[in-house]
Amino acid sequence: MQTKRALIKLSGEALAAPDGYWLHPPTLSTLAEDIAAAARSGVEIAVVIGGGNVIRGARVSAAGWIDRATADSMGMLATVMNSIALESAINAAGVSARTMSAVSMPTICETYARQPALHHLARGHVLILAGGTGNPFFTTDTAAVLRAAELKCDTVMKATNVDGVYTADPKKDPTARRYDRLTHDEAIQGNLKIMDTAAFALAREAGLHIVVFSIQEKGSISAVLGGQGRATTVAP
Ligand SMILES: Nc1ncnc2c1ncn2[C@@H]1O[C@H](COP(=O)(O)OP(=O)(O)O)[C@@H](O)[C@H]1O
Ligand SMILES: O=c1ccn([C@@H]2O[C@H](COP(=O)(O)OP(=O)(O)O)[C@@H](O)[C@H]2O)c(=O)[nH]1
Repeated sequence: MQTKRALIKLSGEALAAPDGYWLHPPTLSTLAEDIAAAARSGVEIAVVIGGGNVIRGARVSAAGWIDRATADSMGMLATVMNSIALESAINAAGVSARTMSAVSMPTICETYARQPALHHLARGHVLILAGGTGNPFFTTDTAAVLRAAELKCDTVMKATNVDGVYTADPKKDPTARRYDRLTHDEAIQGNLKIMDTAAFALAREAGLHIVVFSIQEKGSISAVLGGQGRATTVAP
């Protein structure tokens, strides 16, 4: 089936520099060009970007100096920084992009609302969805599935640093085997940490396919959209 509307989930770390600095402009430009190329091919594109390159609420609160809800607010703010950086880079690549945030900050970007979001997509703007779900104790993976469901996207494309879903974390277990395809139930029952359980469960309820692929190769977004890239599909 030809994808008409896709939601791309980018982990915040996709923007980080090799030395660990939170933002690497050359990497940001390459990503933006890939997203712009996908948009030019006629697919409507929504993007959810994480904030893990700046802050992860659970990790900060575990250190004990700040409570989880506050640390998660900081994480959500980090996603807004990443989102407006990506918006600028996509605009610079020659495709118009709009950021909408689940956390209202009207002097910086629009506040997320479903109907105006659908309007942006229909007009051909790349829609960047900032602020996660707007609630603590959630992740941007769950936000990605939530927005994909409400905006009626055909697929969630999880662009990450591994080339698919494995039987265990391939960075920790060298014997882990890669799936070409698995079900949401298998991902949940196997406690496969490529996405959190809430995200897999919501995708299962919404009947959404998730395609997991590596963003390391330039052009991988268009390749996967065209059904050619190396990826794992999570589907019923
Ligand atoms: N079963 C699994 N299959 C593939 N990757 C996994 C699995 N379990 C954990 N991972 C890890 O998930 C990470 C990718 O998830 P992602 O959400 O993009 O990054 P992060 O969680 O660091 O923000 C990879 O670095 C990989 O090591
Ligand atoms: O709906 C959400 C989405 C994100 N976050 C916070 O924002 C941080 C960054 O998001 P995430 O960890 O999903 O980013 P990624 O791993 O994709 O870079 C999380 O750790 C949470 O602290 C949150 O509180 N609610």
